[in-house]
Amino acid sequence: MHGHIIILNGPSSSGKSTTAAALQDLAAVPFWHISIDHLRDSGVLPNRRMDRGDFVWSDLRKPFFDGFHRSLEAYARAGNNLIIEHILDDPDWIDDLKRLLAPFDVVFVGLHCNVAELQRRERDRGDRPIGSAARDFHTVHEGRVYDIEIDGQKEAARNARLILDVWRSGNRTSEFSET
Ligand SMILES: Nc1ncnc2c1ncn2[C@@H]1O[C@H](COP(=O)(O)OP(=O)(O)OP(=O)(O)O)[C@@H](O)[C@H]1O
Repeated sequence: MHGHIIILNGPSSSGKSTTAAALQDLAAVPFWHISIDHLRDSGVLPNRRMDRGDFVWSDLRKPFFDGFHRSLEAYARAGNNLIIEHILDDPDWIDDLKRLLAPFDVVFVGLHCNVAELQRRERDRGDRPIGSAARDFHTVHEGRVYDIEIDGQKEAARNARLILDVWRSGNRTSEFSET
């Protein structure tokens, strides 16, 4: 079984990485877990130069995300199953992903969490800009049509089982299945 894709869309701190890890632990086939956090934290971007002000993120942002989205298609086309975590807060990104991932089976998952809990997690983690979770909360699910919506305050293994049930069922009702 190749090129299967699960997209987890939700605010910062809603539990995407935690859910992705639970999915990897439970799925019957191997899935990659892909996040832009991995690129950022691995030193792909010239962060030190950006911190010094030599380069401006707003100039790099569009080609960065274009390349990221195309890489997902390339990974899937090569036969890899992907769990993609994303914060789909730019209207162009959802269209890009629908176009690029049209050949593949996509399960689109909305991850919800109440705003007070998001803010608590953000404070506790201390590694995310304060306020980003609340900002995402108000925009990230706007207009989205999912295969399944889950509660990021419930146990991650339970949520992973619910997502895998949908994946195995083959029933697809999200906006990705309309293309
Ligand atoms: N189901 C859960 N119950 C309790 N705490 C959770 C749960 N899921 C995640 N958390 C906690 O919330 C914090 C954020 O989780 P996680 O990194 O999975 O979120 P994320 O959506 O991937 O965040 P980001 O988009 O900022 O990378 C972590 O400290 C994690 O331990």
